Amino acid sequence: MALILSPLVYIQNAFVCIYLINGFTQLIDLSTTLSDVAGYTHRIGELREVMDDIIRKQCDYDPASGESYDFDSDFNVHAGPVDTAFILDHLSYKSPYSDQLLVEDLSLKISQGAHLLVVGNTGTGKTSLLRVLNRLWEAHSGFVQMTTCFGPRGTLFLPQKPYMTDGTLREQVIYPLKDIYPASGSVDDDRIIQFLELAGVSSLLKRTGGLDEKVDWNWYDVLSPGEMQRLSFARLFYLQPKYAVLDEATSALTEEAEAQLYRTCKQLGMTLISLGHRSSLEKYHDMQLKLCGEGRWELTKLKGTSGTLSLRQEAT
Ligand SMILES: Nc1ncnc2c1ncn2[C@@H]1O[C@H](COP(=O)(O)OP(=O)(O)OP(=O)(O)O)[C@@H](O)[C@H]1O
Repeated sequence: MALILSPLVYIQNAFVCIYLINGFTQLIDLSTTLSDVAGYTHRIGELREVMDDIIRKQCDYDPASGESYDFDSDFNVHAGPVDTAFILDHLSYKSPYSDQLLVEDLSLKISQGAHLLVVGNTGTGKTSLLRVLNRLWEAHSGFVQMTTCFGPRGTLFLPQKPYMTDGTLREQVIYPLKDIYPASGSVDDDRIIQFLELAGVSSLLKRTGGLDEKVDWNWYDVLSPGEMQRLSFARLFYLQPKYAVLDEATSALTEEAEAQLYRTCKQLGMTLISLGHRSSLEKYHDMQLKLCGEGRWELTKLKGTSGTLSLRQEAT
């Protein structure tokens, strides 16, 4: 007996087939996403291992110990004289993919109160010097030591393009202290607002609706490069490290804005190590290290500065 299927059954079968195909397609897409996530997780894991290793080397701090990072400890007890941040002794360095030395035989001690400006043409190795100081790159020869730790009371680095968290305005300013920040968020509202004003970004309070209002935007998308740089200075004022390393940190700002920010840093007692191209930066520093390329460099005292400098030049 021939089985006659009604058109309704055909339609139902077709629907189930389409539904199944759609389900399998989604599964395949998911597996692709999952393998992407696995890749990212692996890379983040590797990054964290490298960063933990750097912290361990520099601070005798072992993140695997389970102990929390003590931002209030005196970082200077780990090594070197208490008023010194960096010691460079006959240091030579190059980029990992080149045989050409960027800097050869540089000896220098960067101490509290002696503001240093590092200048040089593009590609002469200014940012690379920071990579070597951070131990991100190995020195080719010689000795380099960062005798303070990262963070408040130690050294903070401000890059040209600041890192923005995806949190509230308060979290932008207090970064990276979120995890150890007191639960009652209001204790230092006045300080934060004052530093936002000093950095020239108090308008952000109105834009966000307050320090703790959640925002649904990506900070990188809505802030101009100048606003991002100003906000990172508000962060610097809030954290008040002993040493601030500013890598073209005012490149998107006018000279007037730069003057205001540098003055505030100095009033807050920070020792500045700046990298930049602008001659307007000279007046805020005591010494200038000029990288001339092919390993050559010059260290000079800048005009109008006091003679009580702790920087020392051992090789010329
Ligand atoms: N991650 C990297 N890997 C390999 N080589 C690099 C890397 N970063 C920079 N370099 C190379 O090292 C050299 C010095 O670069 P660096 O960024 O220190 O220059 P710079 O003086 O800071 O320049 P700029 O004024 O443009 O910022 C350049 O030739 C650059 O191509």
